[in-house]
Amino acid sequence: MKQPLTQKICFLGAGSMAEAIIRGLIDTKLLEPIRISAVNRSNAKRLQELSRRYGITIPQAEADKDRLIRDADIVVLAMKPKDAGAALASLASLLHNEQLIISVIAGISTDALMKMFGKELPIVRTMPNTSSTIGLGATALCFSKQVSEEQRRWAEAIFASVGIVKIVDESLIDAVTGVSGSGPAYIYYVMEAMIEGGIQLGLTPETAKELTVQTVLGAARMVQITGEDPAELRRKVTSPGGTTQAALEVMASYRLQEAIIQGVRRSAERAVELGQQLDPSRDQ
Ligand SMILES: NC(=O)C1=CN([C@@H]2O[C@H](COP(=O)(O)OP(=O)(O)OC[C@H]3O[C@@H](n4cnc5c(N)ncnc54)[C@H](O)[C@@H]3O)[C@@H](O)[C@H]2O)C=CC1
Ligand SMILES: O=C(O)[C@@H]1CCC=N1
Repeated sequence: MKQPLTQKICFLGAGSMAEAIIRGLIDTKLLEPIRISAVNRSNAKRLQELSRRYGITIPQAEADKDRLIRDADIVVLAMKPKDAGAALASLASLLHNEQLIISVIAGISTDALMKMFGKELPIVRTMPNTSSTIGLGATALCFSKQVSEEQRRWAEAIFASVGIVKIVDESLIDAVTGVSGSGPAYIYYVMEAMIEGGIQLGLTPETAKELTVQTVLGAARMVQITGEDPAELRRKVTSPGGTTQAALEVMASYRLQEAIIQGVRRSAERAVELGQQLDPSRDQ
């Protein structure tokens, strides 16, 4: 097991991504719940739910909120891009350069974050995904030049505890968003369709779901364990003139692969748009 971290970490924004990471950190024992806190703009009920579920610290009063942020060694920005502008401006006075800032926000560059804070801080920009909840996340990281070696190790340890980590150049983070940040939703979308197809053919919803889940799990593990390309594994399923070929021909006629490629590209493009909407330098 990895050495547990002793730093204090505060999540700003207590939504699905924050919960996925919090749960992963606790389940893998990388951080004790007592070292984890979460604050939200509103919705005290949501914070209480997280506190009950994971034993993490939440503010009891408005003043606590500022203290939790100021005292944290690591501050994770986990609000929606549309809320980031207002949130980050009000945060600036609480943050100091001994803290590591980790952003999971899609589209917002480290430069834009620094402009919003009005100061240079060590920032790790990340693109995780919700599979971090069960330790199967896929996260890309990039670092601003202010991030120390030790802080890099903290960030890598946090995301390695909830899945795989890839270090990429910041120019590629939006591409990662298109592939693995939004990616789980594409797979769920395909699964929904497989289940529906099974139901239309008379399977019960439960049986269609169980068969679909095991099929997706098995297919992903086959790629991982055999090391073979998905295209090669697909060929092995596809007997000439058989059922799979017939199915794939119909899917190709609907241009399924092209639709997915264009979806990946659009997600990355949308990340850029979200960042541009918030980049303070655009007003100059
Ligand atoms: N959900 C996902 O699969 C992924 C999300 N992300 C990024 O994670 C971020 C959060 O996404 P979700 O968790 O899905 O959103 P969400 O809507 O579930 O959670 C966002 C939370 O931020 C809170 N919030 C809003 N303004 C705030 C403020 N001023 N101070 C503190 N908290 C504030 C909201 O109350 C809400 O609880 C987004 O920036 C998104 O781009 C990144 C990778 C994957
Ligand atoms: O949909 C979104 O904007 C976020 C970023 C990646 C996954 N969810």
